[in-house]
Amino acid sequence: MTRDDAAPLGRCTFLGPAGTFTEAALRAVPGAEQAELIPATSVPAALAAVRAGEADHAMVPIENSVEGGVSATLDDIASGDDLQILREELVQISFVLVGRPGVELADVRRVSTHTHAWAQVRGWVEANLPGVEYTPSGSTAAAARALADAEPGSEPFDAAVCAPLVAEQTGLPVLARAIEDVTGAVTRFVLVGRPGPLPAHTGSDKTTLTVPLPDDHPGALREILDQFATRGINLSRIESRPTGEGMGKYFFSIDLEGHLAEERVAAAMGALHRIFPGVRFLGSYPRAEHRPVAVRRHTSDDAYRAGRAWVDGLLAR
Ligand SMILES: O=C(O)C(=O)Cc1ccccc1
Repeated sequence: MTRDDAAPLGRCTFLGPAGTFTEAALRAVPGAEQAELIPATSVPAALAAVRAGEADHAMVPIENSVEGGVSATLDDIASGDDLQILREELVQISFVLVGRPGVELADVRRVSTHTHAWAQVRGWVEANLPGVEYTPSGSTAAAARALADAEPGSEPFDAAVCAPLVAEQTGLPVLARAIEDVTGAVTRFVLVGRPGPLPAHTGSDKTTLTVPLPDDHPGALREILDQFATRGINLSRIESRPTGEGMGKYFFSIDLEGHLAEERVAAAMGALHRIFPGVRFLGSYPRAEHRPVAVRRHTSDDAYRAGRAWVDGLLAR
């Protein structure tokens, strides 16, 4: 069974509050206008709401073209009750610096924003605000709203790094625009639900999985990679993350090009499960770029079926 593309989003939670890049990603999903949007204060809180059935879906950031994987998301979806990625969205990221009313750029001593935003403006900050004090916040919009909602004179910091939209929504003065160190940076967001039917195979799909590394398995990484290499499967992301269960305990978080409904992907997943029973399937879903996945002739579905038919014929002699 495949998931109905027009299935309603229902109650949809996201890394909030209003005005985050995550909200922009969610609003890009068809049907978002009909959904009930529920802001969450963190990625784990958003995913917990889906696991508990308080929300039907969650939109969360997963990967950044400058900073790499978003650990809060990669780690949370890798443990606890299974979740399933249904779709991805790419959002172009540009940051502004907003200040508390009356502050000038030259007076800014304390800045707050999300850690991923901070990492993307460090060069600009060093050049323009050397020695500034940084306070991490739950999201870019949370930092700006803390500034906007504070009693005048008792703001927790002088400025926040956020999306241009939040500057408009809060009316906070913009002290600098386009302060990102890398222009054209993109963040990838994923729409997550509870396990269910997979989105239909489109020919331009991605599959996400995690594989915990057993302690007593020399060559484990090589064996994981072999499963993909021999079946002509391209990986678009592979990261090792600590499991949190002790020094040296790691899992791999992997995105591969292809859909579980394709023979070569199903065969690779089945083989991984034989070798590493802790492998976790986190979803097959259409790629945001819609670039078709290149499949070499000998690893196509037709080639797999022909190979099996040949063996079946031998056995039936
Ligand atoms: O804080 C936000 O607005 C988010 O949605 C997370 C984030 C932060 C920085 C870049 C991309 C996403």
